[in-house]
Amino acid sequence: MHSQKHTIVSSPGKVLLAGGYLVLDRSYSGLVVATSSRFYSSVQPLPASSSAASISTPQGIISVRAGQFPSQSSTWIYSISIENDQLIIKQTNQDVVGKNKFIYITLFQTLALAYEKIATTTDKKGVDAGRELLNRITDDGQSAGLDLVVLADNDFYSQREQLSALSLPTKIDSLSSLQPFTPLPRPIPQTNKTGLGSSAALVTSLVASLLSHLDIVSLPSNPTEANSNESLQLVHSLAQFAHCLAQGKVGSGFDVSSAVFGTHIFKRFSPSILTPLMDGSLDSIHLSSPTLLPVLDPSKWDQKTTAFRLPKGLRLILADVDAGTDTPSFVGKVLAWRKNHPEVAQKLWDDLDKANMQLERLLTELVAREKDEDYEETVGWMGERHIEDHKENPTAVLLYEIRLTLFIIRDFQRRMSELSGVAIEPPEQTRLLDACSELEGVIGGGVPGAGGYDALFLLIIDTPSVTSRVDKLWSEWTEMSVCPLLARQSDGGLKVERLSDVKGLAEALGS
Ligand SMILES: Nc1ncnc2c1ncn2[C@@H]1O[C@H](COP(=O)(O)OP(=O)(O)OP(=O)(O)O)[C@@H](O)[C@H]1O
Ligand SMILES: C[C@@](O)(CCOP(=O)(O)O)CC(=O)O
Repeated sequence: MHSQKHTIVSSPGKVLLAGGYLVLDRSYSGLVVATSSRFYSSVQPLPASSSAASISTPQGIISVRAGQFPSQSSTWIYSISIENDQLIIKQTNQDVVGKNKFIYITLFQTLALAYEKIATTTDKKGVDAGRELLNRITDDGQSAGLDLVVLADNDFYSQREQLSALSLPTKIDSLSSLQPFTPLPRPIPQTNKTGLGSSAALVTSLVASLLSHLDIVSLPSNPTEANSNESLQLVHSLAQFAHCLAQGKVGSGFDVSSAVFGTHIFKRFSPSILTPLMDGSLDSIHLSSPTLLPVLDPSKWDQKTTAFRLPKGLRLILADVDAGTDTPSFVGKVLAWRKNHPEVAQKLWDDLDKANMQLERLLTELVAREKDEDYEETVGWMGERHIEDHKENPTAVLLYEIRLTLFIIRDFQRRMSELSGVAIEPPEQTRLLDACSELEGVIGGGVPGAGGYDALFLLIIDTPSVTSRVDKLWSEWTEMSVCPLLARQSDGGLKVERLSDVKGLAEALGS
């Protein structure tokens, strides 16, 4: 009998509300909010009769398909075999589909870590532990290997073309009428992303689903255990490592951190932790003493994730902006300017950090007000009013102060733009954000993460009339094309899913 084990893990997308650039430095923290839009990785046994399995006769096959993309150009097949004291992972169809660096590196490092875990926690050592890993991949020879499918919620990729093909306007209601995991016509490199962090959510959900399917970790079913859970911590350090390696640089890692832990106040890990691993071989895995575990052991990691969430009754709303201008990589330029102007930069970084932390404090104070008798009523009432005009009670005052702080953060970001010559909040975005901030029920907004022309966030009172005012302004905006995303804030991080609980997933997987 074939085992029908099916593991599905999802990871949320991210929005860095405050702390762009600052979070690259461990002296500063940022506010990262996870989104309701998620990235799913599904792992099942690969039937011996499948076409992927017939390609050659290695000891195991792992097939990874990007489910919503054209399958001929978006399925990467890898053979896994043991030769002497090495585990060899080779892509068998590179000449047809090319490489997917993020998938290959994640697979390679996850199998390397799985091997090390088996070799250190069971009685199997060396090549025997490698054989045990292969047995787990092939379900003791009953299957050809593993069949992985990755699927992202529609928000991760621009849906402009899909809406226009259906003659639908770029509005929130139109997005809800698109089928889940809408098929996209072109391969991934020719598809526009929206900035939710597809690669971090992909890598994180892949690492977690594979480690869980191979019985290397046991993921918590209760998300409240998340921060202290040893398995999640290990998924986190491995996903950070694989993501850095695939990106070719060590970023702050806030995207992977929120893909694992959800919304939080983020302080990065020391980049030097990963130095010993960054030049390792990506050809084969030596079936000998562990090299990853000593570095990825959660006790060696110093990132900090502090609990934080947005207050009830508020909604984070996002837009994908298309200004016809590519946002080039800003990080190098901003950091070079900081290095060349240490004194001015220090003051600006400290002032901006003060404003960022003030935003965190005010939002947390508003969370504490949720139990006030008049909280819900005040918040709802403010949805029909200009936030700056009302200071009737502590809740209204807090909303006003949050608005002021969002404006102060934007002022500092524009100063950063002017001084460094990098368009973090370009004038086109200033005009759009200012217009949105004039609407009743809009608290304020900003450019997330590194900024630029590509995206925008607003904090609004969560009522249908505020959302529809924003939706209308965006759809009528002419200076840039503004397309809403469906996502809202969500607290949760990595999640083990049941197939029947995720709308459209069974259909997208063809099960
Ligand atoms: N659905 C997918 N299936 C397989 N690989 C994917 C998928 N989505 C993204 N990727 C991988 O992630 C890479 C994009 O990563 P990159 O770091 O350039 O973008 P990103 O910063 O994650 O983008 P964004 O934040 O806009 O989503 C792709 O080239 C591909 O290798
Ligand atoms: C500029 C930076 O601080 C944030 C980049 O955020 P985003 O990818 O634009 O969402 C870089 C980083 O933290 O890795």
